[in-house]
Amino acid sequence: MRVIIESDYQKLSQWAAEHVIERINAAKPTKEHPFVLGLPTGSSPEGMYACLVKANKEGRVSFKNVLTFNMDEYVGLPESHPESYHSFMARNLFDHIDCPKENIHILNGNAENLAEECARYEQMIAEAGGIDLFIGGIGPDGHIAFNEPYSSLTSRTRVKTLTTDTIIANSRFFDNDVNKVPKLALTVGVGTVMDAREVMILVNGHHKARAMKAAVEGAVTQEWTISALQMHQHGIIVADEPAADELKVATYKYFKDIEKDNLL
Ligand SMILES: N[C@@H]1[C@@H](O)[C@H](O)[C@@H](COP(=O)(O)O)O[C@@H]1O
Repeated sequence: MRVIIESDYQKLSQWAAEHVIERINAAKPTKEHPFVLGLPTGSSPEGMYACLVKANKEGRVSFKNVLTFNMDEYVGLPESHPESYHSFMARNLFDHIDCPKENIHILNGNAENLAEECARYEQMIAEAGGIDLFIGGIGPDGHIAFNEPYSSLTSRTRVKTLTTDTIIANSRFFDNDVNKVPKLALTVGVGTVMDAREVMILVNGHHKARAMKAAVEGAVTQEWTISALQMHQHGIIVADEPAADELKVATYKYFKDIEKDNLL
């Protein structure tokens, strides 16, 4: 696992965006062989999305031959609701870049048959040839997408009940009213994310420091679903300094040292 510790959120966002740009451009995607990107919502990726929009406008990267698959969506929230992940993605990324609409995939949390919708999503990812780069964030309890603590580390796309912790954390987007937060979500599984050829996780802020410690120094455990990243061949965590607050000095120094001249 690579752990990149940047001084602040802006630098973290720039590092992550440059990595995405580099990967897309290196792949030289075409209509026949598109680049497949897994995408998150939440406050963590907002800065990266802003950098990607800017780079797209400057002509440094094109999303014309990029297929996207979002991680998750609330169940029962209208797509037009400002806090649906459909709205979030349009507002923060898709309305501002050259990614064709038909290339964008987001789970339908209003599907009549939710289990079928999840199976269909897995099938579409497989038909796209799998995901080249899956980007994610984590909750303070170390959940990835909506794979709450004790989710199977081999789980696939499915319906999940949100924990009270997550409902409280996400109530900030719903007038701080926990009753307005949907109780269910559709989410890719930990296994779905880990099947990607590369996984990049963004972690910022002191409130994520315990999750970061569990992810990097802890054992692989369903208690912290992000810890599954330790089993991935190409996992990267991009963090800011406050997120590294709980790391041992030796761990912190190790990653700072090994990344200082990284030529990869
Ligand atoms: N389902 C999303 C996760 O994908 C996201 O990583 C997490 C953290 O959000 P934030 O980045 O706002 O801290 O929030 C939600 O639970």
